[in-house]
Amino acid sequence: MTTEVRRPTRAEMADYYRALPYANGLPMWEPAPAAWHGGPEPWPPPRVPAPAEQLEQWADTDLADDGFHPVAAIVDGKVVGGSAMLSFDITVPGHRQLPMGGVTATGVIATYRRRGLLRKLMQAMFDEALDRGEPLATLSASEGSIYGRFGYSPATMRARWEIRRGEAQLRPAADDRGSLELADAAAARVAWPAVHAAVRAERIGELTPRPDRWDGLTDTASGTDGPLRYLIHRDQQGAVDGIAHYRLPWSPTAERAGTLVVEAFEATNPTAYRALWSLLLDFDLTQLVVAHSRPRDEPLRWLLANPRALRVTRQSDNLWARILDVPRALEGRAYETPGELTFTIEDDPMCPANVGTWHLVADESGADVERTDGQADLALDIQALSTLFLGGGSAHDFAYAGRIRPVTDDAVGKLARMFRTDPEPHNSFAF
Ligand SMILES: CC(=O)SCCNC(=O)CCNC(=O)[C@H](O)C(C)(C)COP(=O)(O)OP(=O)(O)OC[C@H]1O[C@@H](n2cnc3c(N)ncnc32)[C@H](O)[C@@H]1OP(=O)(O)O
Repeated sequence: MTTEVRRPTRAEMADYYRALPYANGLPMWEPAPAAWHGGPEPWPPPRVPAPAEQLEQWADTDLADDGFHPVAAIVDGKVVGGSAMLSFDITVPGHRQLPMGGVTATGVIATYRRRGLLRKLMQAMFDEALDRGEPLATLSASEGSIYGRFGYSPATMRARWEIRRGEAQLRPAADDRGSLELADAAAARVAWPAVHAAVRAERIGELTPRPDRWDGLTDTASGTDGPLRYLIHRDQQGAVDGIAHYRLPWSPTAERAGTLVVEAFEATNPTAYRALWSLLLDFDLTQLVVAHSRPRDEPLRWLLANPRALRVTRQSDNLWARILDVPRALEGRAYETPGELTFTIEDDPMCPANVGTWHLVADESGADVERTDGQADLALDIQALSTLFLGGGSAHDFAYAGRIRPVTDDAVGKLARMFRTDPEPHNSFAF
């Protein structure tokens, strides 16, 4: 039996897609409690396999994209697994842009699983990312038990929350001199990229969008969910500074009838943020607003006269991060609290250059990271460092879990103060 792991040829692309759950109509995610799905139905609509013409069209589009890096597992000449990295920039502390490889659709067909093919695919993608100069890998995990072994760890979180319309009074604020506008998909496709570009410059964890990120927005209804609807906010000068898209799905039960589901929401400033939520929370003939994939530290809570009215119904990990190159990643961000720290990474078989003791000297302008033979302040695993890297997570919690082992006094406190960011990192879309 021969096993190859390499970039698929154009002729192999249809079989490459067929190895991936999303092209096969197979589940792509662990069974999500109904609470994750925004709408009143327990599940999104069923999936179906993509037709052959669709696979060919994807192949043409994907292979024309310099930022798409597919890798296939080929056993005895047959494509049985695949994955791909997408080159993005991610906003890191200090509001800098760091190149990263985002792992997207991944699958090994059922009869070839548990024989190490994903590990080989992942290793190949790590090596290629390092060659491209991407010191960080990220992904969204279909199951929480798979990716820790490859060095990934949750780095951003997301929350789903609900607010009953009757409880949604906002605290008083100055009049908004801007304006709100109901928009169609064509307008939304223009507005989103501009708003997102401004938002991601400020929000740690946000990503550069792929070119097709907004192309698929339509005005067409989807099943009982109804069409996506778009709401735009403009500032006093008429420039778009916020946008939401939402649905008003039909519900089979009286309890969930009148639900407004906010599928996406971005605003570049507090005025636009408040104005958009004001309308969405007081939409005639609705009784409940549901938003999902929102930051845990949603400012809306502090706009409400009754902060408890915003009820988080689920929270979960969102983006998982994996530092591939410790010095380049840590030198790629800034540190609000200046400091020096010496730390040891004891074990990293997939990225062995990370192993060793590192001396970090950091401040608001950046950092220097060098190998040292000196005494470490602490030892930690690559997963813990990958979570803390974007400024989320708690160094104290990792220490409590035995994942950070302090050697010197206050080492964990120093690590926490140097790495943490406020607000916590968040990414508004997956890939
Ligand atoms: C980023 C994303 O795209 S998330 C989507 C991932 N895709 C899916 O979930 C689709 C359905 N699942 C699959 O296609 C496959 O099971 C994959 C891709 C998840 C794993 O592929 P495999 O080739 O079986 O993985 P591989 O044999 O390399 O396993 C590597 C290790 O992970 C473990 N592992 C793999 N899948 C799972 C799983 N679902 N649950 C728990 N452990 C797992 C293996 O036991 C193995 O452990 P070891 O290192 O201790 O030996």
